[in-house]
Amino acid sequence: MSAAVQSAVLGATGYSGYELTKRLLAHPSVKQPALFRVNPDPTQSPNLADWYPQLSGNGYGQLVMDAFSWDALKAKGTDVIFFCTPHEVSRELAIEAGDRGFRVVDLSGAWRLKEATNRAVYKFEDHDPAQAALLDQQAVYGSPELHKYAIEKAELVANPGCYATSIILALAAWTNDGLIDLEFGVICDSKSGVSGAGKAPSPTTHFVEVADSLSAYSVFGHRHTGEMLEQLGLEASQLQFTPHLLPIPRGILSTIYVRPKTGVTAEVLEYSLKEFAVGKPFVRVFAPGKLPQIKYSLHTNYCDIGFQLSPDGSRAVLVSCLDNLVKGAAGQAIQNMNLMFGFDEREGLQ
Ligand SMILES: NC(=O)C1=CN([C@@H]2O[C@H](COP(=O)(O)OP(=O)(O)OC[C@H]3O[C@@H](n4cnc5c(N)ncnc54)[C@H](OP(=O)(O)O)[C@@H]3O)[C@@H](O)[C@H]2O)C=CC1
Ligand SMILES: CC(=O)N[C@@H](CCC(=O)OP(=O)(O)O)C(=O)O
Repeated sequence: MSAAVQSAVLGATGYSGYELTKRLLAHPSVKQPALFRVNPDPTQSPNLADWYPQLSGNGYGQLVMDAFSWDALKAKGTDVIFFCTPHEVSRELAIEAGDRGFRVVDLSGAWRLKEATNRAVYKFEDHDPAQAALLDQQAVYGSPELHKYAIEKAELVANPGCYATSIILALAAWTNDGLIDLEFGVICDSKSGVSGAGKAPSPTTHFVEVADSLSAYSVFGHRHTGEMLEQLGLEASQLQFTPHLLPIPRGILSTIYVRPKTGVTAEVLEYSLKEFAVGKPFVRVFAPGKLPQIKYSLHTNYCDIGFQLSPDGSRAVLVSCLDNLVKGAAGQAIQNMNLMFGFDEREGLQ
């Protein structure tokens, strides 16, 4: 598509919505995004630049958030809506958006899972279960590295979870190439900055609880586990995922422990990762022995991957890093939009 695309953002006041809006404003092939809030509080400024003064200046003018309505979206000539909203809100609105012919990139977990058993963790109460079930199957998991061609044609793209992205991109090469002995299981240990929990502080995420500490949570029950299993084609018994809350604002580091099959060498493992990264501009594979750190990918759309093999070849440790608000949310969403509208995958992201 050569004409500039009109995007709309619902949830721009949140962390991922802000990161998305900032990038859409600078994107060379899209018009200034239309911004909406559901039931805006009249005592609060409708100008997003008053919420995020980082957005003031730059010739953008007032970044007015209008009250959300389907008519207002249509009046703006919207081609694609980004939902940066809680799962339950996205679950409801995406169905209506589809009925009205809008293409959607949903940043929530509402549409990521194909298996009902994995989706159960969300406890969705669908008004029209049959229609929701249909959309569950039509939605495309928005990992450009895995589903590029389906994303290009998709009406509803389910942007992946941040932890899930860091694990799936690190493991996909080795699981696809059959290099891991799955009988021994795969252990995924991730650490995330606190912005992953959104802008509203909770008793477990406010400053005093998080600062100078490190804690594990959602052991045996984190909702991203289903995404990892479905996208990597693994059984629940083969993967253990444990997230941790790190006292920094943003960034994820995942450490993944696997047993390579007998005879698999470091050269084979490295070749597999490098082959996987070919044609994937946001996957960076590090040289042998060099491991990613959170600071290398902060504020970028990269997922960095590195590994080390034990001297006897019996254990390999993968390390991946990304920015949860960029490759883990807003950046990946823009990458998906680029594919949906025929732009270079990298536009607006470098
Ligand atoms: N933070 C992260 O690292 C990641 C987040 N995500 C997902 O992206 C989505 C947004 O997350 P995040 O930016 O962190 O969240 P925030 O809590 O920072 O922001 C939530 C946004 O949703 C809006 N909102 C809240 N309730 C409603 C409602 N009932 N109807 C309409 N809008 C509502 C808020 O608007 P208002 O200000 O008007 O209340 C706000 O703009 C979530 O689904 C999250 O799971 C995905 C990957 C990573
Ligand atoms: C640190 C933190 O709390 N992280 C979030 C995951 C953020 C994410 O990817 O969001 P989705 O909710 O869209 O899956 C969590 O564990 O719930």
